[in-house]
Amino acid sequence: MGLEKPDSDQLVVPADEEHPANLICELCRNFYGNGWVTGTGGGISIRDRSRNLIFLAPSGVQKERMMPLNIFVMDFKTKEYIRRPLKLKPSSCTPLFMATYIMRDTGACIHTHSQNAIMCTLLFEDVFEISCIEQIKAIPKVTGSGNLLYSDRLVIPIIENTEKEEQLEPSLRKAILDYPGTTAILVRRHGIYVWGETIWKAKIYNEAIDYLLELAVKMKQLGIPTVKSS
Ligand SMILES: CSC[C@@H](O)[C@@H](O)C(=O)COP(=O)(O)O
Ligand SMILES: [Zn+2]
Repeated sequence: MGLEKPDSDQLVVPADEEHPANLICELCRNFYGNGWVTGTGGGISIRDRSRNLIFLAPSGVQKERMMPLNIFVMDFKTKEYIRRPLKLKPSSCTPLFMATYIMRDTGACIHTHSQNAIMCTLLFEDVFEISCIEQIKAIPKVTGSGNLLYSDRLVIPIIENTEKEEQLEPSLRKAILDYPGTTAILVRRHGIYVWGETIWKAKIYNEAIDYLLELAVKMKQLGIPTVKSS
C-alpha cells in the first residue's frame, strides 16, 4: 500500500471507453468547457459496483488535463487505496464523495465550482427552491420512484463553506440526513455536490440543476419569484 505498482495500471488504462478512469477524464474536460472545473477546482468520483471499487481524481491538478494513469483507486470494502499514483494526493473532496456512497449508495458524485451555484448561495438563505419549470422533471424524487413533476418544488440545501474541503463533511452528512429527498448540496460561496445512481444519472442531474440555478439567478434579477404560488 502507499506506492504505485505497475500492475495497478491495468485498473485505470483499459480499452473500454466507458471505464470509470476514462470517464472521469473525459467528463472533466467536458465540464471545463462549462466553467465548472476551472483552476483545479471541482472534480468527479465514480464507483464500479461490480468490482466494489471507487475511482478518484488527484488533488490540485488541472482537472481538464488528467489522464487515466493519474486516477486513484480505492477498495470500497476496506477503504484502502489499491492504486496511488506517485507524487499525487487523492482529491480533498474524497471524504465528501465517500459520504454520498456510504449514506446514499450512489454510483457517482460530481463537484463543481459553477458560478450559477455560487450566485444562488448568495441569493438564497438555507435552501435553494424553484417550481413550475419544465427542466425540474429531470430531477429524481429520491424518496419515491420516478422524477419530480413540473409543478413540484425542487429544494436543495445550502451548507456553509469551510477553510478546507474535508471540513465540509459533517455538514454535508447532516444535510443528507435532513433532506432525504435531495440529490445535491450547495456550498455557500464555493459550489455544488451532485450525485446519482450512475455517472450518467449524476451528469444529467448536474446539468439540469445548473440550468435551473442559472435560470433562478435571472429570475431573481428581474424580481420574479422562483416558486410559483398556485
Ligand atoms: C481552487 S482549489 C479548490 C479546492 O480547494 C477544492 O474546493 C476543490 O474543489 C478541488 O479539490 P481537489 O483536492 O483539487 O480535488
Ligand atoms: Zn471545491
